[in-house]
Amino acid sequence: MADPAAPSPLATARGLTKDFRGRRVLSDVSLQLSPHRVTGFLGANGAGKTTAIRMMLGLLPGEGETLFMGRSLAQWRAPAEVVGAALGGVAGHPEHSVRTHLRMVAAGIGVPDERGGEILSRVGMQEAARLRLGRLSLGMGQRVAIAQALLGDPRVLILDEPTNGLDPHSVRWLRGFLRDFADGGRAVLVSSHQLAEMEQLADEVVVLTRGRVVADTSMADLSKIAHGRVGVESPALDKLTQLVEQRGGPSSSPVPVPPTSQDCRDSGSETWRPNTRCRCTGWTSGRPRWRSSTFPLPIRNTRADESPGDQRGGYRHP
Ligand SMILES: Nc1ncnc2c1ncn2[C@@H]1O[C@H](COP(=O)(O)OP(=O)(O)OP(=O)(O)O)[C@@H](O)[C@H]1O
Repeated sequence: MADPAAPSPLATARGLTKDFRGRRVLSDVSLQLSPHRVTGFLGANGAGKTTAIRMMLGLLPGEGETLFMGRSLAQWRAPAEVVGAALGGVAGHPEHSVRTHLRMVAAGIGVPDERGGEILSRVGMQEAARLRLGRLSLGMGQRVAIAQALLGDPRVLILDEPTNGLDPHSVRWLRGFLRDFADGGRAVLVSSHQLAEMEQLADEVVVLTRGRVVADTSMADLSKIAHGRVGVESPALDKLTQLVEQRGGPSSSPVPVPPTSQDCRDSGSETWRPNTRCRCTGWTSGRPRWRSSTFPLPIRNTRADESPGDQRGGYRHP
């Protein structure tokens, strides 16, 4: 149930669904952007983040709707005051200077000329005002695109992969900038395919996998899950794995719990000896079958997060 004390969202997307040439790339995606919060939009390449963002902004047709403070963007008299977006760098004439470009955009949305200069200072790019767009580095282009998104002084800021091409110093700058922006009672949506980056930037996170929302939670909660391990026991591990994959979960093979000498002895003919390890050779009724291996210890484990000599290591299903 919604928390009655929670402030109303500044943007609400509901049921976004999109097919490209008969292939579904977005299925019933819903999310909310709340004031004071930076919301991360996390997903692997091709998960559908850009498609969802473009639909939210009315740049791409499809099913579903997005309301900004209760109204569609088309119903706002000055949409640039409602939402500003930077979708993959600055798009303009390569021979135009940054200043000219921002002036042209400012004229288009009906804000005064001087606003460009003010905004450039705000994103730490005042010295780039005379540079031509075609000469900007990737990182500079990202900052100018953010400046452009801010020209209308929007309540909601949407940035698609803004850290592409940013060095660590600029990522820190972006974190501070988004924090300040949200602290002023505004909302941010920022997409990325990197969890570590999202952890630096976002308070909330919506995770997209193959066009579906698989998590919508606080960043702190997601980090706990992502950096911990979830152990699952099931009498039908193969079926469970299949279901997880069908629902868009990570592609995984069951990793049997490490065998003990007793497991090996119980499982059949092979005799467990010191300095040998058991190996999973198959599954019977959801339980691993163990076979003692001939490898001397230490054995290289199959899990990247364990040290080579770690005796707790399991073996992947062959
Ligand atoms: N115009 C288009 N025509 C056909 N397929 C498209 C089109 N745009 C996107 N797609 C497909 O839709 C899926 C989602 O793409 P999208 O760009 O939204 O993902 P993304 O999560 O933003 O990925 P990335 O991080 O790589 O930008 C991909 O399979 C992509 O190939």
